[in-house]
Amino acid sequence: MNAVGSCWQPTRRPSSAHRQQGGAKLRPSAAAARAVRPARWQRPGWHTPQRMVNPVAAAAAQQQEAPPPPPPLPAAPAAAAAASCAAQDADLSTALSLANIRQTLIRLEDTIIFSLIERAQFARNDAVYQPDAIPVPGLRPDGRRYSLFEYLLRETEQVHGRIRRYTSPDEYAFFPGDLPPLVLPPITYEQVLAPCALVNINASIMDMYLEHLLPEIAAPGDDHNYGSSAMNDVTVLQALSKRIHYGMFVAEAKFRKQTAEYSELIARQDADAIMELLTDRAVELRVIERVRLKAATFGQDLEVSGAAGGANGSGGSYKVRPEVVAQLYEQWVMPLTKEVEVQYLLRRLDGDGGAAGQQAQQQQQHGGGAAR
Ligand SMILES: C=C(O[C@@H]1C=C(C(=O)O)C=C[C@H]1O)C(=O)O
Repeated sequence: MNAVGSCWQPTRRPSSAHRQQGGAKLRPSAAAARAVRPARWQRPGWHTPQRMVNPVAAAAAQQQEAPPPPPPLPAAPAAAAAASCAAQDADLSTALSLANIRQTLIRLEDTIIFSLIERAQFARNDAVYQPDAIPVPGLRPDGRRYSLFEYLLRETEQVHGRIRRYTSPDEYAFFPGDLPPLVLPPITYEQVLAPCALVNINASIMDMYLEHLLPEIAAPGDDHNYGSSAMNDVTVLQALSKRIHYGMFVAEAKFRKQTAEYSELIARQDADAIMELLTDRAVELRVIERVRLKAATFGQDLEVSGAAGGANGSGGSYKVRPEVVAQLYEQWVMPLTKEVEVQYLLRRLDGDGGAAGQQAQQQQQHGGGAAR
């Protein structure tokens, strides 16, 4: 049985994260945490693995903005367990509602667009991406030097990995094989995704960014702002990676809604038909128009343009042209998200769908190879 639908039970056994080498986690809202954990399990300690609600559940609960319920009165153990199961089932079903997942994707649009605007203030600075142009400590396993950009991305993952970032099921490292040991006690997440949540397409995201997106958003030339450029590259890439890998949660929600249809296509391993079934062109068109409008709104240089330019990018002066953002979504972000969805769904019926899923995912994230 797929553990997604089963009740979470508190446990004191060491979590799978003990076996991993890395990992920051979005903080679940207090309301979300209350919804899934009895109060006595809420205090983290070094010797008690922390149980946390999946970030998707936390985001869904935050979006609902309901005032936190009063703490429950003590109940008989069986009744308390049943109430806890019911609360968790409700929480997971809210978390896996497509509407809630799409709200998270919409929020991530803001993060992506703002990060692009930040990077766009600096020149392209090609030296940042050339392995020997700026000497940085350390060598890749193949003996070549890291570029400054690779160095900063990897070092950022080292720090964030120590505080559990990559144990979270919605965070994927670009250098998953190099993640360090945790300095925070490990967390065991609720099982939302199936064991096939092993998809990591960060290598493709990095290629897309360096080859297509960066040349569009940064002016050619060298302004010597190497550190700032690389810092902003890291922010853009992390935001894109999170958005695109969210495709696994989208896929899980869609699978649950149309289990019979997807199961048949999965049995045939028909990737094209799965792609067709999961594609919602009306939603895609709305996404493209919305990001175009957001880029026009967030990125308009009011001092230069004076009166507002058109949202199609033809009018005023923009820090990042709205058309570039629209194209980014149409040509890259949505196709890569759907690629993640298809890859996940093709393997959705493998294994038992239970605890092994996230363990496997976390082990892969902390035991695989560098993205490039
Ligand atoms: C993410 C979804 O799946 C697909 C991918 C989309 C996207 O990446 O924004 C939008 C619509 C679908 O074609 C969804 O249905 O919301």
